[in-house]
Amino acid sequence: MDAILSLNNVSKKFGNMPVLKGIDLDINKGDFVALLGSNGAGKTTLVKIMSALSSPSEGTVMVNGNDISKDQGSLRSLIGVISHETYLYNDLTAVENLRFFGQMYGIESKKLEVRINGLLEQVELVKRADDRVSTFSRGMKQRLSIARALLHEPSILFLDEPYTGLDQHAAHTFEKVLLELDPKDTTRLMITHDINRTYNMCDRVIILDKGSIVFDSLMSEVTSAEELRNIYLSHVGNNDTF
Ligand SMILES: Nc1ncnc2c1ncn2[C@@H]1O[C@H](COP(=O)(O)OP(=O)(O)OP(=O)(O)O)[C@@H](O)[C@H]1O
Repeated sequence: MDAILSLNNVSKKFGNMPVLKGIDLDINKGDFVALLGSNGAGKTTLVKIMSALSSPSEGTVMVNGNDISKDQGSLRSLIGVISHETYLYNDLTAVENLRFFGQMYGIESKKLEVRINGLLEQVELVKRADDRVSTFSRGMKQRLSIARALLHEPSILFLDEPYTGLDQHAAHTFEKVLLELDPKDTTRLMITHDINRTYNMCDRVIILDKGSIVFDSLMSEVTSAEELRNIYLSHVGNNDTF
């Protein structure tokens, strides 16, 4: 078994409210997993727990066979997160932000400069490299946060609705970056409400409903985006995903 991420009986309560209920899940190395579910199903909470940004009320999360609660620091360096929260510093320029995060991850300085230049090119921000982030549009900030998340070449990349704020061109560019990541090196898990993208990009689909996994399948078992939409509707019973 080649599980890079393993959840055993993970539950989360906020006060008395159960948000995740006994989640058991193995994610294999190189998987590109889509996590679908309606608003409030618990997707972001699950991803925060898997990325060591939040602790479960019960259960364990293992990354590469190590308990995430015991060694958060070193395991975090294996993880990249792209979410609505950009984690960028407004008063620093694009390059200064990437340098800051690169140094935090202990990337050697020559390698870091090469990596920064390459990523700024990939997210098409070379011309704005020396501008402060406070002058960036939301889409530019999102593109820079993509570069930030990929800087240390994470083994697992969590994407929480990464297309939010991207125009069509930026979304296309991002899609290319995402699909060019070598599955040998990067396992990807993406929260999204976009059925077509899920069907076209991902190789496994998980549907979460009211804190439980209600569907989990290889995409090769699903014959079309239309079938996936029907599966989603039959489990979740509303149409907030398109
Ligand atoms: N810090 C918190 N304190 C209290 N309740 C919380 C907290 N974070 C999330 N919740 C609640 O947990 C439930 C699940 O939230 P979560 O953000 O995980 O859902 P989601 O599936 O990601 O939804 P969406 O698609 O809207 O982003 C919601 O009812 C939410 O209000």
